[in-house]
Amino acid sequence: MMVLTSRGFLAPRNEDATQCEKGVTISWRDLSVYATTKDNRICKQLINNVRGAVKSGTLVAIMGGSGAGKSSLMTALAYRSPPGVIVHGDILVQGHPVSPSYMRLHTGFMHQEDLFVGSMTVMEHLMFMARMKLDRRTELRQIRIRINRLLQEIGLAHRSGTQIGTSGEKVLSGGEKKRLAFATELISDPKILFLDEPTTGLDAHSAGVLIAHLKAVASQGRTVLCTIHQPSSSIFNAFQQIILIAEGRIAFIGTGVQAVQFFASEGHHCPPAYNPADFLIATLATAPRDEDASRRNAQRICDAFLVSDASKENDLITQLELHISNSYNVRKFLNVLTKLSFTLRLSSNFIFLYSFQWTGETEETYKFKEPWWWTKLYLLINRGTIQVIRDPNVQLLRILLKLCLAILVSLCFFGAIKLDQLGIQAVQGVLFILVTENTFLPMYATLATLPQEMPLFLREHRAGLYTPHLYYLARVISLIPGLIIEPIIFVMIVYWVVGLRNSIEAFALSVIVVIFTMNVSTACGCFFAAAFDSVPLAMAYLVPFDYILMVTMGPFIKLGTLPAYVQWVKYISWLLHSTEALTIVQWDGVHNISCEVEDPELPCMTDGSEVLDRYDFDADNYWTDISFMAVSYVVFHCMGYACLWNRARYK
Ligand SMILES: Nc1ncnc2c1ncn2[C@@H]1O[C@H](COP(=O)(O)OP(=O)(O)OP(=O)(O)O)[C@@H](O)[C@H]1O
Repeated sequence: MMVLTSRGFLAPRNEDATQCEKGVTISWRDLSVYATTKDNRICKQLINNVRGAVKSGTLVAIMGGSGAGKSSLMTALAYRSPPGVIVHGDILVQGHPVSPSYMRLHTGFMHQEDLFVGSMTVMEHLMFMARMKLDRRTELRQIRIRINRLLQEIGLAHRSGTQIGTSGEKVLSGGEKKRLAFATELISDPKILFLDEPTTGLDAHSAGVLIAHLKAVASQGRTVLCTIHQPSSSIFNAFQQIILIAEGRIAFIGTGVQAVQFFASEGHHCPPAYNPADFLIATLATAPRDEDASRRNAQRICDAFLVSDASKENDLITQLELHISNSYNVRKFLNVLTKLSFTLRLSSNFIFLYSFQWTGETEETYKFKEPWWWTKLYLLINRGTIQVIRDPNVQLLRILLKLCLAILVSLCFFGAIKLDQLGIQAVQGVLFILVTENTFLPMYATLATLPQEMPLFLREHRAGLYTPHLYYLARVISLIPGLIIEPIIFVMIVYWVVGLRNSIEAFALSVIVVIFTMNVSTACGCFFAAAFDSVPLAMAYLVPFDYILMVTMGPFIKLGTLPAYVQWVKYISWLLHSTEALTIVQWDGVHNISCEVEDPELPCMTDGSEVLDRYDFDADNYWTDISFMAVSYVVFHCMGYACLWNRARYK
């Protein structure tokens, strides 16, 4: 019989598949979590040598006062502790020690803040996530069926075509976004689901709806753990198990009713008609005016729990899991032995040779297969393109701005281009605008977009969805169409309205230069955006860098007269190379430039080569300039990628 496995691939029903359907028990022993300083020294113990277990099909609330260690415990169990946090101890699933990659593959983790690409629709988002997360052998038809079923289950079927919206726009409500985040984690059918404060920011009704969904998911056999802040009585009662944390220690594990009874046995009686959740948290919380006494009280409760029946019950579950795991391993080994068929073969010349042959189907046959890298790249490019096309700030406004600027520039220089001395000045003015307009605007626009996406990138990268190089490559590719269309529009208007050199070849060569200029500028923006944590910091370095590039781009100072200590700038300045290439296109081979005033005292350039000489430009350098810009483009992107990779490693 065929079943849909946890990662979407159809596999024959076998023991593992059945186990997955049933869900898994997670247990932990001697678990400690430490925060470290930048030089890797332990600075704080966040979780102090705790143990516990949660059986499959259970909805669990991790509760405690603020700073008690709820998130630290949950992220440690999920193998998703942030960098700089060290976890010691055993985390077991079905009694087996598990690896981070196992946890990444078989568990879902819903973060407290929702991060989405707001311009995508609910369906597009789930499709993206499903294709990123599911086995590559899963058919698109199966994915669609799964998404539609999921949307029905979480009550978002009628919103499937709606754009998610960014934090500023209210397209999906807060509750709907939470449910979408929940569906995103459910899409890969995880065995264990971790949720960090899923009800925060929701009204009582939406919180109730979400918890009802969690309960339904747990009832299907999944293990669901969530940290929660001050749940209402009805939400508290929905949890089948609660884990109370105080000062990094476990104060209780069991049902809500058992917790209230245990606290009563320790002399803390919950008043009638009082929300038990509030009572339990308040009993363990540190009172601001009496910190020492309340800390001692919490420690006393934690100590009492260690020797309580509830604690022993938990230890029993862990022991049982270990036992089952060991016997499972023995059974598996015996299975292997029976499936080995030893074949004796008689060699013609020699004695008996024996060989053994594997006849059974291994688990590996049905091992999860990640989507191909090119599928991931395609999905990322597609998402990037949707962002670019649908984000009016990025696309429409920029094109409109470009059109307005092009018309403005054209009006200013209209009729000024003539083959005389004033005409030379006007041409160089237009070229200056062609270069700078296609440098600074795209560069600063890029500077703002990458930091905005950084939290989403870091989260998805840490969840194992894709690597930094795929993300960076996709980002670059999805920008390219805009970076070709925009300069073409700008040059087309300015070039013909102003009346630059009247030849198709000169126009085409100018367009090539401006396209390269804009792409190098964007690459430079990507590098600065990836190198610095914030836009203001990146600007602080970029602005002086731009000034140096601009001052040394040609029109302001003759390059040969540059002081020796800034001579090197010409080797990195694409503005200079862009200006040189455009100037060559306009003046190479031009003769008979007239002098308005017949005064031998006044300088007069009658030939294009003299114009080029004036700026120290070389008529043979056009393709050198283009090559230089192409190299700059690659170098800036390589540096940008290296910075992004570095941030992905340490953040
Ligand atoms: N990386 C870290 N470095 C230093 N201290 C940390 C680090 N992470 C957490 N802490 C501290 O450890 C304690 C527990 O943090 P944790 O986030 O687990 O608490 P919490 O119970 O989830 O709190 P809250 O409900 O307020 O989010 C807090 O005092 C917190 O300041």
